[in-house]
Amino acid sequence: MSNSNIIKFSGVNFSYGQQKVLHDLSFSVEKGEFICLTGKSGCGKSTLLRLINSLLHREDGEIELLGENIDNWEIHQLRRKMGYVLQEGALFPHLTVYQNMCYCMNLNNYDEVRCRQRIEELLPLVNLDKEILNKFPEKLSGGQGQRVGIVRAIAHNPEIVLMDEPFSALDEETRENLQNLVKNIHQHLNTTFIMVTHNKDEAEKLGTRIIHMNEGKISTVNTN
Ligand SMILES: Nc1ncnc2c1ncn2[C@@H]1O[C@H](COP(=O)(O)OP(=O)(O)OP(=O)(O)O)[C@@H](O)[C@H]1O
Repeated sequence: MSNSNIIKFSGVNFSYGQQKVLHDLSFSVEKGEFICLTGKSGCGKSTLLRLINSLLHREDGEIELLGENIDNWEIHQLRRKMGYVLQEGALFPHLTVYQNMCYCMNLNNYDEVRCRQRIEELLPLVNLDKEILNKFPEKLSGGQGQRVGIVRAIAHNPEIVLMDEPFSALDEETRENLQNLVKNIHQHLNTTFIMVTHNKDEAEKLGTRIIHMNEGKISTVNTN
């Protein structure tokens, strides 16, 4: 394995019950890449992200993450090194915006001062005002919720950020703003991103590489 490989799948298969979803999947991702994962609905994109985040377990084949076989990772330790942004933010409804934003930092033992500093740093990047911090998610617009979800996913400086159609429910202007924001974060932090998107323009704008899936296999790979 090249040292810069941060994710490596070799011959990975996965099924939900009798339904085979991923077929002998092999690919690798280098540190700092921005992978856009495209493909028809149901081809297995979200399943792939869930395998990387250990929410699901492969049937067979090998997965290496950050240079280590996935079986050697303690699951919480591994998840602390990742950020996960889902469609529509998926914020914790019982936590304030501030508490949501601090969630992954708390898991990484950031103290209160560091959390506050980091959030103050990130708020302008996502165009949010401090006034939003004490609100609960139900009071936010879709775009605000997505921004909070992005802050939560990146605040602890994860090695890998996984994003599952993060902007699909947003209006065009908000979508474009958040695309620019994520692009900016990628360029500044050199974090590795894997983003599922159905939007070809979005994939071309953000991806350093576009991986197209078809029926649980990788069909094409394009480098931007
Ligand atoms: N929890 C589950 N239990 C059983 N089958 C599932 C489950 N999750 C997904 N599937 C099935 O596995 C296949 C792949 O689903 P997956 O969500 O990975 O596809 P996707 O490419 O992300 O689709 P979309 O673009 O619509 O989000 C689909 O046929 C789906 O119905």
